[in-house]
Amino acid sequence: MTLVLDNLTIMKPQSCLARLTATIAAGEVLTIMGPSGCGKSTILSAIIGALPGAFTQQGKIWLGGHDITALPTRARGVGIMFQDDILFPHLSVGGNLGFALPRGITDRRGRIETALSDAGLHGMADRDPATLSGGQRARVALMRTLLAEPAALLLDEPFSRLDADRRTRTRDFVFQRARDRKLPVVLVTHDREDALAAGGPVVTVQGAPVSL
Ligand SMILES: Nc1ncnc2c1ncn2[C@@H]1O[C@H](COP(=O)(O)OP(=O)(O)OP(=O)(O)O)[C@@H](O)[C@H]1O
Repeated sequence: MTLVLDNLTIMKPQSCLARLTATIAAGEVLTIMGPSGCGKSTILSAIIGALPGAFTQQGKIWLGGHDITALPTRARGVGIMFQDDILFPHLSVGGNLGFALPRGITDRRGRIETALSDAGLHGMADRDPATLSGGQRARVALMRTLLAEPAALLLDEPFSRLDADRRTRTRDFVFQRARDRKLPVVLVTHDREDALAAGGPVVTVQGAPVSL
């Protein structure tokens, strides 16, 4: 599927925070960079349909040829992964993954085991998330996002807490899964290496307030 951001404009009262037009093909990663506070995370909030009340938006968001601009979050088919992706601490690793599975799916345990193996976490379903490394937690968080079967993937600095080695491996893992599933991806990062590894177009959001 292709994700299209058509003049997506985020506004604060009396001013424009950020404006973006982009077409992200299936399996492609669009990287958004820009100074702190310029509105990168807020753009992602708009794409998932969770724009904070302090902002308004204009423009359109299309996914797979459908206008999703006015749809509620759960109907958009957009998955998101954050820097501080919190796994539910009161659930096991498997419980965290099961939480994301759509209702009506049978063989839930099998799906969870397959996802864990795919992420190199075979046999860890019953582990407490607190006992995992940062890289392992990041991969569980990604599998949780993917198990919900999104049609597009948004990544908000998901690698920034990982050390260099884990960062590279986790990043490659995430991009490979996105390519396998032909998901359009929007990555927000401060890291030029992330942008290079993403291998797609890079846009810089300036965030300088512009009078409308
Ligand atoms: N819920 C909110 N209510 C009011 N203002 C907000 C809210 N969320 C963010 N902002 C403000 O909107 C601006 C953009 O924030 P945003 O988090 O999108 O920036 P960012 O580019 O992702 O920054 P960083 O790189 O530091 O994560 C900032 O000035 C921020 O303080």
